[in-house]
Amino acid sequence: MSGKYLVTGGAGYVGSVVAQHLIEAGHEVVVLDNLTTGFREGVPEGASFIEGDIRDAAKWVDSTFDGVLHFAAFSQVGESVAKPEKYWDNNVGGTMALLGAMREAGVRRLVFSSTAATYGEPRQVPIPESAPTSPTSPYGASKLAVDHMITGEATAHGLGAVSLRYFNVAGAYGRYGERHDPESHLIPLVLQVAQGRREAISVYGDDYPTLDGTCVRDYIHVADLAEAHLLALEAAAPGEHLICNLGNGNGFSVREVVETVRRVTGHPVPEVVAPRREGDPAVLVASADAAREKLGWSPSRADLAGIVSDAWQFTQQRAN
Ligand SMILES: NC(=O)c1ccc[n+]([C@@H]2O[C@H](COP(=O)([O-])OP(=O)(O)OC[C@H]3O[C@@H](n4cnc5c(N)ncnc54)[C@H](O)[C@@H]3O)[C@@H](O)[C@H]2O)c1
Ligand SMILES: O=c1ccn([C@@H]2O[C@H](COP(=O)(O)OP(=O)(O)O[C@H]3O[C@H](CO)[C@H](O)[C@H](O)[C@H]3O)[C@@H](O)[C@H]2O)c(=O)[nH]1
Repeated sequence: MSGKYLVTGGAGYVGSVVAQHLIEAGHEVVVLDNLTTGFREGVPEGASFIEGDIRDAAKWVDSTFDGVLHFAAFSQVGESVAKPEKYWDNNVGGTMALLGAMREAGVRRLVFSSTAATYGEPRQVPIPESAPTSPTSPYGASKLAVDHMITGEATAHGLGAVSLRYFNVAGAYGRYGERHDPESHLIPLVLQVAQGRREAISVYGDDYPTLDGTCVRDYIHVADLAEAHLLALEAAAPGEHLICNLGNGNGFSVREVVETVRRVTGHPVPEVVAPRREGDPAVLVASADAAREKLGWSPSRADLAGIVSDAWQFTQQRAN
């Protein structure tokens, strides 16, 4: 059934891809974004746009909405260590304002962008949702605090909510792709080297206890991730808060990513070994059994070369 949804952060990378999927599924979409890290061109044609802040959500959230998909946040792990207050204010304060506005207006359905960073250094891999949560950064802590707030809102006030804990989001969907400034994520950075816009990729540490010594991550295609959001909207049941990891369950090392970029683009990618980045766990791989069982989700774009190829096409479009 088609509905009307508010997408906070819909001018950003993941929010724009999900907004586009909602539109393609026949839903009405209103994007609320203050454009701090997003771009006006990221808002899909077909969506209404409000340039505003989630901390003022009460101005725009009304009973005509069937639900909210909440992406708006700051998400740089390193910055969060240097400026934790910025993360508590936006991620936690902003979500508190949003939840209050939803409660007032009687909007009862929420899908929230949580993160693998809520777990911290894993004791078990693949990581299930039942794993201990011990975030190693204020970013992860702010997202975990929001997950707890949402559980309370579901229990006390009947909100139906799903938190999706993304692992490493990558790839692109047509004209919607990753565009952070400054960019800190591995795949877009390696693609910039392949384009000749950067001299070399710095490999952060080659002495981890992994097969080739570099960190292993679970890369998930942004379009597979978007499909999970639409399923999560259907699964959200009043008074319940579901938490599901989203990943493919396969790990790739930094060196494997670099090698895949060389193969897909046909360009040389010089690499230099740099010191470890603080707070990086050696291996992060998801158990996504809950998303399969509770949402009926299954990723169909798990191949790393395909993910890199879609990201490369997006990067090339922007360069031309
Ligand atoms: N990209 C990833 O690999 C990844 C992994 C795990 C979780 N997440 C989460 O997914 C969400 C989206 O990430 P992304 O990579 O698309 O980030 P992004 O920076 O591209 O998008 C975030 C959007 O939110 C907007 N925004 C920020 N604060 C706002 C506010 N107070 N009011 C209104 N708009 C605001 C920004 O302008 C931006 O358009 C974030 O919540 C992030 O924490 C992302
Ligand atoms: O120039 C670079 C950039 C990254 N890396 C390495 O590549 C891997 C992936 O790094 P990203 O920065 O692309 O992604 P993260 O794994 O750090 O971060 C992701 O997972 C986090 C959870 O730990 C958060 O959810 C975050 O939002 C999400 O992007 C890491 O081992 C990192 O050390 C490099 O070697 N060189």
